[in-house]
Amino acid sequence: MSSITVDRLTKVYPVAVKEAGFKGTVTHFFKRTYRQVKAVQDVSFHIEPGEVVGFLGATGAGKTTTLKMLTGLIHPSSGKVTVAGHVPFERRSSFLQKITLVMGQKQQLIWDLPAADSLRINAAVYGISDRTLKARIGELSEMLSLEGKLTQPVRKLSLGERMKCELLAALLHEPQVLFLDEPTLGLDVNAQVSVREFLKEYNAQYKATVLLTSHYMADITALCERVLMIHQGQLIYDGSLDGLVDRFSPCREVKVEFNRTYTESELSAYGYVQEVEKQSVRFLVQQEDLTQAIARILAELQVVDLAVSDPPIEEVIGRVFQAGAVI
Ligand SMILES: Nc1ncnc2c1ncn2[C@@H]1O[C@H](COP(=O)(O)OP(=O)(O)OP(=O)(O)O)[C@@H](O)[C@H]1O
Repeated sequence: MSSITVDRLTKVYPVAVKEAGFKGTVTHFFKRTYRQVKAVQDVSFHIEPGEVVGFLGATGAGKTTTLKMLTGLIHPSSGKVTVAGHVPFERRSSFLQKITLVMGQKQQLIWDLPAADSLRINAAVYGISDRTLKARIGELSEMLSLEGKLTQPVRKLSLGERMKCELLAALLHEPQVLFLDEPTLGLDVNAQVSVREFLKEYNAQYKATVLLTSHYMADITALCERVLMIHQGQLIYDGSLDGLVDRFSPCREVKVEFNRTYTESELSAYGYVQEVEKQSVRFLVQQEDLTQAIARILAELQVVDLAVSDPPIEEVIGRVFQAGAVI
């Protein structure tokens, strides 16, 4: 059975419209008019137990709204969702025991207390015994390298340490399904890497299902083989990370090392010149022109070395977000 099933999920927010000025305010007071914002439209997908899936989309694409419906924080306008065999918005305690939601920009730990105290409160909420709590804290704090940090007030921890404590708190009840909304937001590069490594290890050890949003592509490439991409509320891609490049980038990157320098106007006859560094040049070439472009570069220029690769995933996704992808 799938861990998450989403079938034609839709969320429409009614947003009150008010005209500017005094007249608008008075009219708004007596007679409100609304416009409908379609935040999520007819989205369907399945996620199997143990999968780690990246959830991508530009700002305002509908990621958080989807996560809120999957965790039962808001009702869908239409469509069906099941998570770990439950209908999320019924908010049964047996459902809440099986899931967790971590939002990078929100914290659940109490600022002035040591994390250990907040963990005890969480344990009481989830009905975790003292013995299990001790074992679970021991296990997770070792995986997160948090020994000695749980007894300090949270406000005295670094941002990275705080995020790791947040993860510990969110995983205390051993949830099967993890919804992670920007878990590395604002962290420095080292802290990002250690959160990423922890999530990888956690998934391998506990076989948890993970749906992850992140603006840092390194999180997605390190953790997710499969990605979902949402654009203006609609799912425009569901497949492998590699397939995403094939689908949305009609170009390949050709890196050539020459044994002399060429001017940009000489080079531009062979493809879009992305970067020139002394005798080394990066071209972007349309997939259908690739064979011919390579043949011409090899025949007409003085080449020492040539390599073809996919363009970096960050560039591809950035272009999709900017341009507005077409299915
Ligand atoms: N409570 C709300 N009332 C009205 N409109 C909303 C509400 N919440 C979100 N929206 C709108 O729904 C759309 C999707 O928002 P959502 O927060 O789901 O996007 P997102 O992909 O999570 O963006 P971000 O990456 O910036 O968090 C946006 O147009 C947003 O303005």
